[in-house]
Parts: sequence; structure tokens; C-alpha cells
Amino acid sequence: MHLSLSQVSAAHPAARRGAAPALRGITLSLRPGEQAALIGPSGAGKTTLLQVAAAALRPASGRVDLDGIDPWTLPVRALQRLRGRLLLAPQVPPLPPRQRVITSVLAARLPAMGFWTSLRSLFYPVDIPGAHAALERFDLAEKLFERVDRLSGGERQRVGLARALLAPANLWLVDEPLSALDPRRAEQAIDALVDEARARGATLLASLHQVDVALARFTRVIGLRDGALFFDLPAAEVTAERLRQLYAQHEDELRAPAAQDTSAPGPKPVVMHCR
Ligand SMILES: Nc1ncnc2c1ncn2[C@@H]1O[C@H](COP(=O)(O)OP(=O)(O)OP(=O)(O)O)[C@@H](O)[C@H]1O
Repeated sequence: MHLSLSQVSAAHPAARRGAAPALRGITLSLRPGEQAALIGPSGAGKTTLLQVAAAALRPASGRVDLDGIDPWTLPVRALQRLRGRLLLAPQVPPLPPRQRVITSVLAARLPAMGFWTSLRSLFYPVDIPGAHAALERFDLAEKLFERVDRLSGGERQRVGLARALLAPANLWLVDEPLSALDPRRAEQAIDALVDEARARGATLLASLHQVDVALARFTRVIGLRDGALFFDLPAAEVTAERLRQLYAQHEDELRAPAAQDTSAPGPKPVVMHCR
């Protein structure tokens, strides 16, 4: 799916009156199948941007285009159908606690199912092998019939990502998919997402606090700061200096190993982690 934002400004729905907007004049576009990482300090507006791109939050001004359509001009049913073609994966997936993992994962297919099929699938899962294969990508196949409330935070996050693989979507908007994962699982999870999106030709925009992962796994990196676009560059052009400026006054979120030569340009010598 082609995603385009033009001069988009937006406020958080719960923001105080007069508060600074969460997004200010954002213009960017992703071609169908393109992948980009979204980075920036806490509160920069990454989640808000993903919500606006997913037509989940209406911008205060500016225009959103999804395959050339402004979602906010559509009638309700058409807007729902359009939302069924994209996936917004929140940082903490809203999984019903007493549900089995398989049901949660297969819920990704609900928008494409009829009412009776979706009701039946609650009791007789429709695609056990598909759910198993998706969970296997995240090392979770053995939890297929486990209850969600018996999973750790990181396991729940991986269930949410496995769900993404089953969604019939061609725009994936993924919010901090690695926040609860250890480094090995994080690597495995980002590889699964990036590879699967590429194999399907799905457009992928992922917000990340792991700057090193963003630079290593994505060819395009978008930096957001105070609700505005700070840079939108090929990963190879994101220098240590640019990162320092992006995270200025938020250095606690950006840590470089002491022995590192952070003055050298290019992403290769910079190993940085946020939080
Ligand atoms: N629950 C909330 N109530 C009111 N305003 C909020 C709320 N959440 C976010 N905001 C506002 O929206 C701005 C952008 O927040 P957003 O969550 O999009 O940032 P973020 O870059 O995703 O942050 P983080 O990395 O911490 O998740 C915040 O600076 C704040 O002003």
C-alpha cells in the first residue's frame, strides 16, 4: 500500500487544551513495499504518527493518503474495509487475558471473515497450521494452546507480532515491537517482520527505540523530534552527530559504549540502545 502524509498535524485525543500538538506539519511517503524505521526520543510523536497513518486518529490538519484515498472522506463501512487492509500493531497488544494464544493469533483474520465464520473460529480455530507457523517464527509454537494470561510480557508481545504475520494487510504500522524482548528475541522478531513484509510486498513502518537495530535492519530511517520531522534519510547517512542532535536533552535514551568512536560518520561504528 502506498502511504502518504502531507503537512499533517495532530493532537493526542487526551491532550490538554492549548498543549503543543503531538505532530506538526509532517510530510512523508512510503512506496508500496518500502520499509522504514521511525526513531526519536520519548514523546517525539512516533505512536501518534503511526495512529494517523493507520487512519485510527484523524489529523487536525493536513492530508493522509492510503493508496491515493483520503480515509477521512470515506463512509464508515468503506473506512472499516480500508482499515482491514492495514495493520496497526500497538506496543502492548490488547489480548483478552483468558483467551488461548491460538484464538488471539487467528483474530488477525477476523476482518476478512464473515460473521458466522468468525464466531465459529472462537470455538473451532480455522487455521491451526497457519497459527503454528506464525508462532514458530517467534519461537513460541509450544504456546499455541496456552492461555494469554499465563504468558510473560515478552511472550505476549511476540504473540502480537505473530498475529501481524497472519493479518491480510499490506501496510504494517508496528509500534515498538521489541520493547519487551531480550536482544536475541529482538533480533529474531525484527528479522521475521522485515523478511515477511518483504516477501509479501507489504509496506512496513516500525517505530523503534533500538537505534542500532533501526540502522542495521532498515535502509531508510525517519527521525522525529518534538512532533516534527527531524530527518528522513538512508540509514547510511544517519551519522552519530545527527543522532546526537535528534536525542539532544534525551541522552539517557541514547547510550553509546564509552570506548566507541562516535565522531566517525555512518551507522557502522555506532552501537546505540535506547532505554
Ligand atoms: N495519554 C496522553 N495524554 C495526553 N497527551 C498525550 C498522551 N500520550 C501522548 N501524549 C502527547 O502526545 C505527544 C506524542 O506522544 P507519542 O506517544 O506519540 O510519542 P512517542 O514518540 O511514541 O513516545 P514514546 O517513545 O515514549 O512511546 C506527547 O509528547 C504528549 O504531548
